[in-house]
Amino acid sequence: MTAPAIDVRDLHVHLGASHVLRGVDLRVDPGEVVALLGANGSGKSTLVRTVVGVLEPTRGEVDLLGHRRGSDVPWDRIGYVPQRVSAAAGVPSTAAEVVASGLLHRGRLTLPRGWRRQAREALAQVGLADRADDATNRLSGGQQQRVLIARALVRSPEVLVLDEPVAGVDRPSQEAFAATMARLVDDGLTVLVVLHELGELAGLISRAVVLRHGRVVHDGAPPRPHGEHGTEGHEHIHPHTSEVPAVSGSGLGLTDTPFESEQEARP
Ligand SMILES: Nc1ncnc2c1ncn2[C@@H]1O[C@H](COP(=O)(O)OP(=O)(O)OP(=O)(O)O)[C@@H](O)[C@H]1O
Repeated sequence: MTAPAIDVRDLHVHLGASHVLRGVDLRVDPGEVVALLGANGSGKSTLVRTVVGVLEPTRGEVDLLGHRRGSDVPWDRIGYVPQRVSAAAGVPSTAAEVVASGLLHRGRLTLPRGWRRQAREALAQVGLADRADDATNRLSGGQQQRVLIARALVRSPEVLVLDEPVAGVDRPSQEAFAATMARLVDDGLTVLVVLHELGELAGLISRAVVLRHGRVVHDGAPPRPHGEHGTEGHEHIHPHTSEVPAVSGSGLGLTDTPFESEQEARP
């Protein structure tokens, strides 16, 4: 029997004084595309950041590709696109250099031979083949987000975890992203994606998990759009107001993860 790609059991996470995740169970099987939905502050980012090893659970277990988090997770088979970071943060870099950093992970601190070709191929997957040598600060926000997706794809992951990959991204980048995802999912990629709107990805989603106040309140078919937003072309599935005010930055120590620098770059 194949192990689940992601298997979270009875997960509790505290951030500061807040009990953010309160007994979350989440299973993603190989080849599934699972959307993680919920109002602002419901705990979506906290869940995916704990899954990829950026945050520590207070209680509960996280297994990735059959490996218990905290032991020998094969991070090179897992890609992560964090929320709201700029690809242009930090030192000046070209798009290809940012993408190549995705080839580094725990235990590998030098770029492999052929990294330029790999970076270009990953950029081609997100429609940016011709921008490889451009400084990232010359790219639009949407293009920078595509660079970060290419950085996750460059290691040819089996599992891709994305935190609101198209939030605030221009239409051409959303469409390019959806086309890339469709191709990768067709090739068997497993996806856990935090979304506010199903949007262009609606046709790819096999299951939706909805969080509310740190608990799973729905695990099954994606919810249908409703109310005044239930019109063609507008798949709005979250309340407009935050249930809980957002606090940016984790303020926590970072352990057991190849993804530290992404969190440091978080505004
Ligand atoms: N470092 C922190 N310290 C204390 N509380 C935090 C911290 N980071 C986040 N929180 C709180 O944890 C809760 C969940 O936040 P999280 O970012 O996981 O929610 P979310 O569902 O991803 O929201 P959004 O849709 O706004 O991104 C919120 O109440 C938030 O204020």
